[in-house]
Amino acid sequence: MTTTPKPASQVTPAAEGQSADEELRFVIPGDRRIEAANAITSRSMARRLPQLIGRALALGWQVDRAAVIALLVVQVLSGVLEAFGLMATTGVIKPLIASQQISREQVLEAAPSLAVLTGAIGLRALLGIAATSLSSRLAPRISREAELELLDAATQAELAAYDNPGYNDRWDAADRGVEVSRDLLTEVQYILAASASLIASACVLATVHAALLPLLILAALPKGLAGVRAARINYIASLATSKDRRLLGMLRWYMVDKQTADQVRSGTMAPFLLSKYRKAGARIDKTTDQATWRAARVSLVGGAAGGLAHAVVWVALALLVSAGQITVAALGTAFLALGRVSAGLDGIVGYGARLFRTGMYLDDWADFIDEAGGHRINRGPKKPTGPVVVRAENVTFQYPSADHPAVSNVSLEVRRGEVVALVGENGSGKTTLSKLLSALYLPDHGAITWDDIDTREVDAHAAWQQVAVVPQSYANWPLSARENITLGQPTHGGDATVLAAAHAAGADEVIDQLRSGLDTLLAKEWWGGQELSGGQWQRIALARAFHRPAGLLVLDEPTAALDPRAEHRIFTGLRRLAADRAVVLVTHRLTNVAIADRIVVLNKGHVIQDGTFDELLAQHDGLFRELWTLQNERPGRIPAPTASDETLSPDRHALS
Ligand SMILES: Nc1ncnc2c1ncn2[C@@H]1O[C@H](COP(=O)(O)OP(=O)(O)OP(=O)(O)O)[C@@H](O)[C@H]1O
Repeated sequence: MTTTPKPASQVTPAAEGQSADEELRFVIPGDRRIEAANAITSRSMARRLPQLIGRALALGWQVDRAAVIALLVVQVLSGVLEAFGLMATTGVIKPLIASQQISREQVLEAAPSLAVLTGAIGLRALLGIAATSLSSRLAPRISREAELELLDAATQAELAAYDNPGYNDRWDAADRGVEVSRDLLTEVQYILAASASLIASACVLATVHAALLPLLILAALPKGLAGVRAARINYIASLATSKDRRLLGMLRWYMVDKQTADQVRSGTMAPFLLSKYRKAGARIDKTTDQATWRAARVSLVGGAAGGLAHAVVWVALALLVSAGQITVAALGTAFLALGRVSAGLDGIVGYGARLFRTGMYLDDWADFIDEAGGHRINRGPKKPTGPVVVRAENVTFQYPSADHPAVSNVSLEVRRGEVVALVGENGSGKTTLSKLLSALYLPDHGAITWDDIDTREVDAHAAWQQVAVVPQSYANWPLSARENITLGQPTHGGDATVLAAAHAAGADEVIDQLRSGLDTLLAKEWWGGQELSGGQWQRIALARAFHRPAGLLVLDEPTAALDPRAEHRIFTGLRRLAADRAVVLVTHRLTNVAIADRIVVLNKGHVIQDGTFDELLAQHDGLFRELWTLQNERPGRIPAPTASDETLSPDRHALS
């Protein structure tokens, strides 16, 4: 039986035997928060809260001890005043209800208690303001301290840390921890205030009648339990939607950022991206609605049970009054105390749930600091000078997430005064090897040595001062043109040295066009800066490397964005720069490697060829020759020259 093939537009992926496109979603490897959230119970919250309060106070202690002490004193005082106020209530009510009509004497009798009550209320209000001010003073400081600790851990970690699966995501989560750390103390402060109020009211109730306290706990329990449950439902929902919320943020960025704005338009992508946005938004709404409904049901049941339990307390109170166990005045006090206890409990549960959530994010922060701390740069004490010989000895390096080494058993040498070019197809290991040579990575096996010193034993920061790198993707620092070249490092020779480096890189022409020369801020226009083109930025990046008094110069595709004139200038000047530097050049433009003293050809992490330009070109079955031919043989182009052709390497002959 034959079937008519479907037009391509009607072929479903399944019919084609393909899977559907992978859905874009934010993945947090090893995310344990959902699991942890499911484990939230009233008991686990009760256990965790004191730890978190302790943690907040400890962080506060680090930044401002006096403010922490003052905050605690204020809260204790506030609680004591609350108790006094409630006790005074009995003193006020008692004389006033002694008879049908209130006499002057009765008012006078109530006056001292009234004064205490008024004073307590006023003072508590003042203490409340003091507590809020203290926590407002502490909160940003705590957050900054947390951020500084995080930045310190992140910037002091080995570069290799970034290659661990999920490192960046854990950084994001930790960053969120810093964000919420600002709320930490406010939440703790509210919990302390609610606890002080609750304890004071409970003590007063206990003095009214011993039986009231257990009754109160009974009354408070249903609402408290329902509160914890509702908080858990909301927290789980917020975690479940967090990935989609991240997705929304990312889509928003892609839709409106200047970098992508032209492509969103030319690719007519806005409706497509908006539909993705709506889809993720609808998922969030669905989860949130379900959670809101469930939390409302739980709160309703809790509220009803709490109402019943309160009725039991009121019946008990009525029985106590009728049995003469407590006075009607004390009943008034009990009434107020019950209200305070209920409010206190609400505060503890509500802010407790928020503090619990903050605590989870803080765990991410603490975990990241531990993880980055585990990668802290700590190699050795030796402080190298600019290397004369940089050597790779049987070096193997594998990225943690990869299933095969990026660089495998590589040996090579580059000496001061030499240019060594690394050549090979995409993914062959050139960039990785250049990072190993410049001591940014340490090999898994074998050794990189600088003048016979293993890079594992050198002080990394001192070593990097001897390296100048132009990476494939270089930073466009939002700094002045001068700082973009000096990178804030001390310069000998002042602007003359800066301009000399700029001249060597062709960046002098860029600087000449800037509104204030070297002083011009090179940032986005909304930061008050002047913007450069891609090639102009690359010239600045080259000037940066040429300006650095480094013994090892690593250039990774240094002219990819340059026009032919600028590129020519770089390569004609490179030999002069190499006179007192060891130069490693990574490039796909094989015409440019003609200036190198030696060319090392990599394939799947292995060195497969090593020699001069002419030697490699003469190897007819070698990869270098094949790549050279492919690069030079294009339809309509002049045929590739042969190895013996004098015009083969014009730069080489011109430069040598
Ligand atoms: N951070 C990383 N984590 C995991 N694997 C990586 C990482 N960086 C590179 N790799 C892998 O290591 C191998 C070598 O990459 P490298 O960037 O060194 O190649 P390259 O020769 O410089 O490539 P290109 O010519 O495309 O710049 C590739 O297979 C690449 O997928």
